Amino acid sequence: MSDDVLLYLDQNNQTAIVTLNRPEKRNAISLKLIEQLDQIIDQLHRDQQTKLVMITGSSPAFCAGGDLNDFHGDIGQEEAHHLLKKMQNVLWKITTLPMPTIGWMNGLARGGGMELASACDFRFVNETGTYGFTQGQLAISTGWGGGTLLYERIHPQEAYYWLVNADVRSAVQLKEIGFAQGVFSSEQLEFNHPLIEPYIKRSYEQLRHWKSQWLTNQDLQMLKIRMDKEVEACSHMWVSREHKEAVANFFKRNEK
Ligand SMILES: CC[C@@H](C(=O)O)C(=O)SCCNC(=O)CCNC(=O)[C@H](O)C(C)(C)COP(=O)(O)OP(=O)(O)OC[C@H]1O[C@@H](n2cnc3c(N)ncnc32)[C@H](O)[C@@H]1OP(=O)(O)O
Repeated sequence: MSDDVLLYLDQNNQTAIVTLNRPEKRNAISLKLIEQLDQIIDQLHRDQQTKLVMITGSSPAFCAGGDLNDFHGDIGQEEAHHLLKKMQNVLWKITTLPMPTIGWMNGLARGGGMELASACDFRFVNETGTYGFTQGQLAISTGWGGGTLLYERIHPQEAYYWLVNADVRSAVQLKEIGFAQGVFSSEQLEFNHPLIEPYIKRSYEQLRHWKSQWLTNQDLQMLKIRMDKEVEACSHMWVSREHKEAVANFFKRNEK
C-alpha cells in the first residue's frame, strides 16, 4: 500500500514532519489520505516527546484541496456532509494538538489546502507559490471548518473579503495580511534548516505551555460549533447544479 502521508520524526524526536505525499495530484486530499492523516495526528496527540509538528507537501505543491474525484459524484447532501465531516474532524484534531504546529507551505495551495494550513498555528510559505481559498469559484464555501479558522488567523474583515473574492494570492500578500508568518525560498524551506532552530531551542514545557495558552485564549466550544455550521452549509451547496458543473469544467479543462 502506498503511503499518501509520511511521518518523519527527527533523531531526537523533537520535530515531527507530516508530509502529504501525492505529488502527481498536487497532494489533493483523498479519502484514503484523510484516514492516514487521521491516524498520524492521533499518534501525535498521544506523543510525549515531540516539541513541534510541521505539515508539508511533497514537491511541487503544498496541497490542491479536497480530491474532487473522491468528494464529487452523484451524492446527496447527507453523504456530502458525512464526507466533509471526516476532514473537519482531522482539522479539529490538528488545531487542538498539544504542541505548536507549522504549515510548512512548500508550494501552491488551493481550497481545502488552505483550510489545512489554517488549522496550523503558524504558516511559512514558499515565495514562488500561489495560494487561494478558491471554493467560491466552485460554487461552494469552505467545507471542512477552515473558513472559520481563517477568521481566527487574520482580521475578520480581510477573511470575509478573501472568501468572497476567492482569489489567488502571492506569498508576499499572505505575509502582508498576517496569514503567513514568513516567506522563504525553496532552499530555505529545506528541512533541518535554521528556520526552526528558535523553536527547538525552547524547552518542551515552554512550548506546551504556550500552545495551551493559545488554545485557552480561543473559545474552543464556540469554534467547534462554528466549524460544524460551516460543514453543514457547504454540504447543501455541494449538491447544487452549479457546483457539479464547476467540477466537471475543472476535469474537462485538464483533459485538454
Ligand atoms: C472538498 C473540499 C473543498 C473544501 O472544503 O475546501 C475543496 O478543497 S474543493 C477543491 C479545491 N481545489 C481546487 O479547486 C484546485 C483544483 N486544481 C487546480 O486548480 C490545479 O490542479 C492546481 C492545484 C492549481 C495545480 O495546477 P497544475 O500545477 O497546472 O497541475 P494540474 O492542474 O495539471 O494537476 C495535476 C494533476 O493533479 C490533479 N488535481 C489537481 N487538483 C486536484 C483536486 N483538487 N482534486 C483531484 N485532482 C486534482 C489534476 O487533475 C491532474 O491530474 P492528471 O490530469 O491525472 O495529471
